[in-house]
Amino acid sequence: MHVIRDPAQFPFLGNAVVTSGTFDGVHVGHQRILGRLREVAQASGGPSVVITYWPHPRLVLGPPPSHPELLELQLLNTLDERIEKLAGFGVDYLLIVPFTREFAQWTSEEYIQNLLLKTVGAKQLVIGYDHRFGKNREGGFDYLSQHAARYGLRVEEIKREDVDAVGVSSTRIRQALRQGDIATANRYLGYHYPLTGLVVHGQKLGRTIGYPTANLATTEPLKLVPAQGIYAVWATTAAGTRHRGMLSIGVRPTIGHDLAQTVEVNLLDFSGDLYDQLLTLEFVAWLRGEEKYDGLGALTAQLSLDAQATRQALA
Ligand SMILES: Cc1cc2nc3c(=O)[nH]c(=O)nc-3n(C[C@H](O)[C@H](O)[C@H](O)COP(=O)(O)O)c2cc1C
Ligand SMILES: Nc1ncnc2c1ncn2[C@@H]1O[C@H](COP(=O)(O)OP(=O)(O)O)[C@@H](O)[C@H]1O
Repeated sequence: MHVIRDPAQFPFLGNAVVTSGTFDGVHVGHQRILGRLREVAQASGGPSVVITYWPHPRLVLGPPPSHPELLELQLLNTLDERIEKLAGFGVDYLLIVPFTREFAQWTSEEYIQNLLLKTVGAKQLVIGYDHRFGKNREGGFDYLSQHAARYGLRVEEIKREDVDAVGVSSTRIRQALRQGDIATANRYLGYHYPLTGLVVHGQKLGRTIGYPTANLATTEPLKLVPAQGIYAVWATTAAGTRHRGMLSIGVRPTIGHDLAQTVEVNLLDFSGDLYDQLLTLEFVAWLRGEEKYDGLGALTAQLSLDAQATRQALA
């Protein structure tokens, strides 16, 4: 997949089959659209193109007036994760349009003329039923189909029934993750929820109880960190090796009061130095809530049970 982050650098294609959207999560609903995009591209012999936006439009424009509670934007994917997922679904070109206030002011006409026709060279569009574009989200499928002939574009809409059949939305996935409901989130995503962080230094207590834990500092401030609790995860090191891990997201009530939340993982069957490396987690299962134990002995006994539960969950 060719990744182009500046529209001015996009190689005009002429026969492109295009879809666009924010695609946060690249979930199974998005995957339907991408599947259809690939089919249409193969049938027409043209390259498939996804146009996406960064930063997330809501970060630039604020929450919709009808939903002020959405002010606290949290994302399912970092930009790197989105790129990796889109590449995995067979997209030929990814154009990442820098989303600015100025860009948000483009009319539907300007969006089609400047971006779809002059920059990308679109011949066909494949769009989700609720896709909007242009200033104030004025453009949609109806606008496109009315004007398509004038633009020399063919437009295909992915029907609401097709996308909704899977019952998925980015919002539902966020809700599930905020409740620690990994099973639902993963089912809607069609893959394990990922989280990448840099391994930083903690209190060096873990090693003294036989369970060293790599403490993660997440790299994307907007990335959604699931609910506090204990999880079974797969952890991939910078060297590319994958290990079973038991992860704790919490405030460690057993060892102190008012501690900051940490994200820390003990890798089963591993020993080595992970400091200052990137570690990528895949959430597989929720194991339990965080508890306050009566001392480190009781916590250590529980960690041994967590290790067993982790092996079962990852078997
Ligand atoms: C799988 C796992 C489960 C944990 N569960 C709890 C818990 O229920 N309650 C708690 O207070 N701390 C829990 N912890 C956090 C430990 O207190 C923490 O790993 C220990 O304080 C080591 O901290 P350090 O990395 O700063 O040295 C858990 C840690 C792991 C890896
Ligand atoms: N099996 C393991 N799981 C996690 N980290 C490990 C493991 N073995 C060694 N380490 C190393 O030990 C560090 C964690 O040890 P710990 O005593 O908990 O210190 P800290 O409080 O700095 O996290 C990790 O950052 C990593 O470099």
